[in-house]
Amino acid sequence: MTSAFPSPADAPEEHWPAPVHEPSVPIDARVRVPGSKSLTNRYLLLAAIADGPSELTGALESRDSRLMMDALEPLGASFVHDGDRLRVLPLQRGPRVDADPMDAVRADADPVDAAPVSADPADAAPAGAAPVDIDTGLAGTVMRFVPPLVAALGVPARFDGDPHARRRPMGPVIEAVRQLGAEVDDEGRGALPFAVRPAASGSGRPQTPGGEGSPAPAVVEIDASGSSQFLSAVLLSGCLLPGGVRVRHRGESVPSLPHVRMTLEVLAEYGIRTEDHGDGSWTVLPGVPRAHDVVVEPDLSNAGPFVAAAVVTGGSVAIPDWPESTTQGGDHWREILPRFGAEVRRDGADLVVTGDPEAASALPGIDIDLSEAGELAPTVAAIAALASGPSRLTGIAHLRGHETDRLKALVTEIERLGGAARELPDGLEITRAVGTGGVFRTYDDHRMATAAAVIGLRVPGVEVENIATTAKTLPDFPEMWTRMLTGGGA
Ligand SMILES: O=C(O)C1=C[C@@H](OP(=O)(O)O)[C@@H](O)[C@H](O)C1
Ligand SMILES: C=C(OP(=O)(O)O)C(=O)O
Repeated sequence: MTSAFPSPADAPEEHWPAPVHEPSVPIDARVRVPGSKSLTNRYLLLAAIADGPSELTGALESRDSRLMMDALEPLGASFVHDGDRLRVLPLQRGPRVDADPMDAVRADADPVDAAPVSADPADAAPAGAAPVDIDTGLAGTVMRFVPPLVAALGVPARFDGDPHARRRPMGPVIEAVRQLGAEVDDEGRGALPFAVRPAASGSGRPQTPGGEGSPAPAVVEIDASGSSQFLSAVLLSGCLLPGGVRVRHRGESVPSLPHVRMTLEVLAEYGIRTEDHGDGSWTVLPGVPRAHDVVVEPDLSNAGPFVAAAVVTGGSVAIPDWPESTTQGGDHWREILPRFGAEVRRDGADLVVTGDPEAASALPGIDIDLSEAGELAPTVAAIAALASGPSRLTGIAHLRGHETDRLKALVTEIERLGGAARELPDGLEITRAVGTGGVFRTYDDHRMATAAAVIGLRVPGVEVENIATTAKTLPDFPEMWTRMLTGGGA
């Protein structure tokens, strides 16, 4: 299916001239950011295997969420947009290839058509069914979350993605799928592309001990030090296995732990019981997710460049509907930004970030461990690259496996603009601020593009390569940025 959202193949030849902030016009904006990518793609997956139809309000509409829907559709789920509401019709038993979207509308009128999915993978695709082809784009949530799902459902599938997707680490997901009983043909690469062939009896089907009592949970042991998504992937589909699953992490520490907590919390919202054993292992009990309507929180990581704009220009940016409590790593902005001298306060449901206009041209550098929220690092690096003191960002070695090698990319581009930076074993250090314009390469990484926009506010002549890459999670970024600068409201 062709997507409305650009892929690297559609990258524009022209660069985007990053708008420079005019000091006589202080930024004073209220910016409504779209739904969280991480929450949207978890909700989409669980709603697709739930026991009935449901509705997501405020779900993200971007390339990553489109890719997730495109992956779930050939498994039998369907999605119908209605304004900012998205109706999800869960998958039936077995894939519904070429499903007519109107089926969803008809099913809405007749609940009989929306039969609940079986928790027994043996009820899924018939043996010998043709594999479905799944394009993961550059979406970590799609390339990691969907392979264990097809294994649990017993649906053969082939996975591939953008050119850079083939360089993102996938070994632990492949290992997990194998431990669930499916075959994975990756020609030894430990990376995309690969094919998942569930066992003939219904892959991922754990043995029942002695044939009595409840089936034992499947046991998966993987090294998740490269990405928290490896754990979330196993946890999300684990409820479909007859005995559930117990997943154990072995290795160095797991990055982005709030995202694992997010997975457990979202599973709980769907009535799936989980247990955090507190020793790097988690259990998901078997069950069918309970369909229910949800309102998706705004994406707090994507709020980053906008609140950063307030900090580096000494302006004020309010983000509506900032959750009171959340598992999103982006909530860390509330602690990070004051360290750059900004004031962060709540005003009703808004989070308001105000920079100090006197101090904006002499921001302090910071030393920060970003292991809990690595996806904020490019934006933090952009602020740090405008600061007058040195900064160290640590706990983020795994960023080398993100959309691009972000540590290398940030160092290269900061230096291209006249700054001084170097890679550390687990992060980066910025020792001299950027000062000259030029082309900022983005390597098909949405967060490199938005980081460049932040730098461009203060450095004239920054030309951002492939701004369209922001469509991964924030398709309207250039328009939103201009609106923020021209005083446009939410
Ligand atoms: O589960 C998720 O939705 C995510 C987990 C994190 O991945 P890593 O653990 O690889 O950092 C995060 O950086 C990514 O943007 C989204
Ligand atoms: C790391 C990121 O994405 P992904 O979900 O593709 O891993 C990100 O958005 O910063």
